[in-house]
Amino acid sequence: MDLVTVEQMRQLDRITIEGLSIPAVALMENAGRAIAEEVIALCRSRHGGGAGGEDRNGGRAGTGGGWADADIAGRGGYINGGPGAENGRDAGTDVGRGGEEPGAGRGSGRGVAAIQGSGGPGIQPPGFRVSGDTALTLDSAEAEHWLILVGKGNNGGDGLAAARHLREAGIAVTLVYAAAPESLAGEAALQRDAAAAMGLPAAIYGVDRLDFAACSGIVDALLGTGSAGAPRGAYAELIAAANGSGKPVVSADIPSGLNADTGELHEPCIHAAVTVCLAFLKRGLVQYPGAGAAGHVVVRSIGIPAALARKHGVQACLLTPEVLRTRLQIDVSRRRSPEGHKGTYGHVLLAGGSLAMSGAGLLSARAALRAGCGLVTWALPGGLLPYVIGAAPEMMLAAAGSAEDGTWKAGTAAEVLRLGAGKEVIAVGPGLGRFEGDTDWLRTIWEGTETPLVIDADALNILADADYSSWTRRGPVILTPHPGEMARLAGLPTAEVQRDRIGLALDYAREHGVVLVLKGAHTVIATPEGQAYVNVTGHPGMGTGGAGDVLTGIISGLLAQGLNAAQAAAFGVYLHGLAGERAARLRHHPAALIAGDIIEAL
Ligand SMILES: NC(=O)C1=CN([C@@H]2O[C@H](COP(=O)(O)OP(=O)(O)OC[C@H]3O[C@@H](n4cnc5c(N)ncnc54)[C@H](OP(=O)(O)O)[C@@H]3O)[C@@H](O)[C@H]2O)[C@@H](O)CC1
Ligand SMILES: [K+]
Repeated sequence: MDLVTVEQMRQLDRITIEGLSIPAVALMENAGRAIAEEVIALCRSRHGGGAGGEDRNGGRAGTGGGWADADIAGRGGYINGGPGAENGRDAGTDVGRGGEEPGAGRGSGRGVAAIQGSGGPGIQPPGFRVSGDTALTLDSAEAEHWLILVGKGNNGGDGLAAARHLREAGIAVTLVYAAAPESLAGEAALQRDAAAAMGLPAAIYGVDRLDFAACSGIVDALLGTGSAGAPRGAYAELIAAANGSGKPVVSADIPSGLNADTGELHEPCIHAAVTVCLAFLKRGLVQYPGAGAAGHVVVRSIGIPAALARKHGVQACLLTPEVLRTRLQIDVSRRRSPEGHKGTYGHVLLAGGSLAMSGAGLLSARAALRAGCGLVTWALPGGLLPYVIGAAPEMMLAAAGSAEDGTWKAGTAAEVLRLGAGKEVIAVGPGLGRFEGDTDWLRTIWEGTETPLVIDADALNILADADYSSWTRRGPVILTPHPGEMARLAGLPTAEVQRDRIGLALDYAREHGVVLVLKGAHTVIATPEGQAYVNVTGHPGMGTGGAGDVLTGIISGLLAQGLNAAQAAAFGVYLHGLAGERAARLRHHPAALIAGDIIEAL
């Protein structure tokens, strides 16, 4: 699933309309229909089923209590069996629906039943089947009354098209114009006229009285990708009223008030139960806090060919099983050769661990083994060695220097290089600590080997303090910073790092020629070639000491098995999140999870 910026979305719109001659109003019609279908799906879930007795969306929207704030339809496969499933969210039911198969199969059987019921089985010609447009029907339509908040741009036009479809489904709607209806132009004006011709009731904000308390739901079609800055005037007041109403809000394209590129929330910003994202997933919908304001995000196709995105340079996508298999060309089944032996699956050298943080090294080493590499050697200060013997009998230990105090010393770099010779990966950092001469120590390793490096924890802080852009490097590097470490690396405040994680990760990876794993909610993996992947496995319970060390171990273990740096980083992050979900299920609550559980769930 591609992730676009507003600028890219505009370009793809233009190419579709001008290059393919698909009329803009046709796209808007499709958008309106998609929004209406999602409103109806939400109504069905609230009424406990509905058309055809089928409730594919049971409990998914605005039900609260889910472990993950954002839930993106179509992320696919076994990820959806995650923690949210236990809270009544749809586990796996939306797979492939977003964009690719809009409405497919929803309510199936209703039309058939109606025809058969009217004639009786004896009269029905054998084999004759007919079904209606069940996606746009609702058994309990009379119980619904939706307010459609209409802005004066094309987002408003989408809302007007949706309103017509909802009315057709028997749902009462009232249009609420944020600006004078005469101010609408182009396709949005056509939709305004069609709605008026159908006799849809309309109110103008500031002129007519509105009763948010009396409605059953709200469509937010105030501002889309054309919005700039914080919502003003009537827009701001309508957003505040919608949020304050306690009614479920279905947003058209993006929640109004969201920065669609960065995920920043302006004041005010809609808090949606469902966001019906049109054509392509906008970056701001997967980046926090925007991901939290968007609710359940459903990406719906509106007639813009999906292939246009990559053809025209879209360089970010969601990390789904399909992306892992196809774009990243990873064998996600992790098949092992029947003739394989421990030498087949690679050897990781881990340099890390110190007196106060020996556990970090241990977690990394064990995670690398569980990720499937053949061998792990853990290099650590000699004084610590007697204390960790037997902690994980599967790994080998090597003393890097003879320091009795259990801390690293600058003179051990040559020993690390010697131990790293012939290994597939050198992972540096978990539990390392800082020590005198650590800059030269890391530089010696950085420049002294072509073996892929995974750099984490204090090794990142060493990099941040050095001007490492002048260091020469002849092999792949993966950096795995959390936002604080990233801030130090980039010389920015942490808030600035979090403001646009995808944008920053892309820039940094390209500029420094590294694979960057920017950890945190929805970890971003960016490559030096300018591709970004956003991971959505995992949950907030994984914010626990040692979880990052486990990730470093998993990525290293995958690298050792022959994956390239981008593959290992992306697959490692994905598996780490998945294992975290599984571990939380086993523990019955995410808060109970500790880092070692993630290793055991791999
Ligand atoms: N193009 C296509 O083919 C398709 C587009 N589609 C849909 O169109 C959406 C993009 O539409 P868009 O470009 O018309 O912009 P949109 O977000 O509706 O708002 C712009 C209006 O809002 C106003 N305004 C701006 N900022 C403001 C603020 N802070 N506070 C208050 N007002 C503000 C601004 O007015 P101005 O300030 O310029 O007077 C302007 O009139 C997109 O998200 C998708 O839903 C789909 O139908 C598929 C086909
Ligand atoms: K909107």
